[in-house]
Amino acid sequence: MTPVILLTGFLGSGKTTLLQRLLRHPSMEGTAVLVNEFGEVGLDHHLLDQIDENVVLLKSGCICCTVRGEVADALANLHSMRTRGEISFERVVIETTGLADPYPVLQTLTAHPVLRSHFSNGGVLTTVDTVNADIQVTHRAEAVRQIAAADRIVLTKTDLAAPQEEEALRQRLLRVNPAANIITSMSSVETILADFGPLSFFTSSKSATQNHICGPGCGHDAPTKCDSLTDQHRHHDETFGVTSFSLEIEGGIDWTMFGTWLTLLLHKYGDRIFRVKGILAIEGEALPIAIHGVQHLIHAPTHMDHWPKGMDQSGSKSSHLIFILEDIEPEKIRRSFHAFMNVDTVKAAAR
Ligand SMILES: Nc1nc2c(ncn2[C@@H]2O[C@H](COP(=O)(O)OP(=O)(O)OP(=O)(O)O)[C@@H](O)[C@H]2O)c(=O)[nH]1
Repeated sequence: MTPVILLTGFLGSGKTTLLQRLLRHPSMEGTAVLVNEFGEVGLDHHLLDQIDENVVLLKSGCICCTVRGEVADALANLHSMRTRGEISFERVVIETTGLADPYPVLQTLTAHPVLRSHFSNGGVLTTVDTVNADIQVTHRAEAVRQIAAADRIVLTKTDLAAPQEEEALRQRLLRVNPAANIITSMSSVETILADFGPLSFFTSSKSATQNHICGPGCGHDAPTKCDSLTDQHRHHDETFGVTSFSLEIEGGIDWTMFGTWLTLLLHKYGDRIFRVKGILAIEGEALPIAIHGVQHLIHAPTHMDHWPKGMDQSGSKSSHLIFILEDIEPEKIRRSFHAFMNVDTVKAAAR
């Protein structure tokens, strides 16, 4: 499977600037990039060979393609060219337009009858303009969806913002998407790409606990400790009804029951579940299973070969689930989980 990294972010937030840096890095050799226009990326001086009207080979060993129409068609075209031996690549980066909703592209990767067998979600990288994001997030649903979809957020233009502005923005972004790992564009390319993928929240060196946002400016109380479902914590950003919350369940859970519950949940509420990610301790299994889904779709679960740091302390295993929801009361999901999975009573977490 060829991983596809989605590079998204609001208009002028620095996607192209970041893409140019990424493409210059040796570790990105062998990347095929999908953009709207060659010109936008300013690649002229990198151009090596025009393969066809929409595809050029770059000096860096990368391929650049323009998307005329559907992203799915552009990906299918790349795949066919590779099958015919005309080009080779080992990963794809798609730079969306600044007003794009990233979810349809993610769905294409999992739902398209042909593409789903050849391409996988390699993670969503979202650029956020530190100077302008507050107003964009307040007024533009696309900006919120781009942040909600992110596995990693790259704050740009931090050089133009005061440290307290940056900190306030970080808190706001984490209220929309507590699973996102936030770094600045000052970071090295190695840092930007380190452990990057749909589960980077769980697997990056920054553990879930470190990334947790309770603290000054959070505006929430500490999560309530419960008997079995130990930690249910939610964050709500007033904008566009986007809420995120997490569940931590002590001990192993029944995989079949969980699969049925999640299928039913997504069937009913998939349109409004932007993201679900989790690392699950399964009854009878020594190692965890990672799941991640986008709206109605659940990607194939992955058997992990180790427990992420800090999640298997002193042998007491627990499952972690994170949801990013639009206009759904988290309590509904918590109650349904509780009833279906037959776990002990849970107190609602204080907000
Ligand atoms: N000072 C500063 N300027 C930046 C930074 N990142 C990007 N810029 C500038 O912001 C402007 C927009 O950057 P682009 O990379 O074109 O942004 P984009 O998201 O690709 O823009 P669209 O494709 O129009 O949505 C350019 O003038 C960049 O030089 C940054 O970290 N600091």
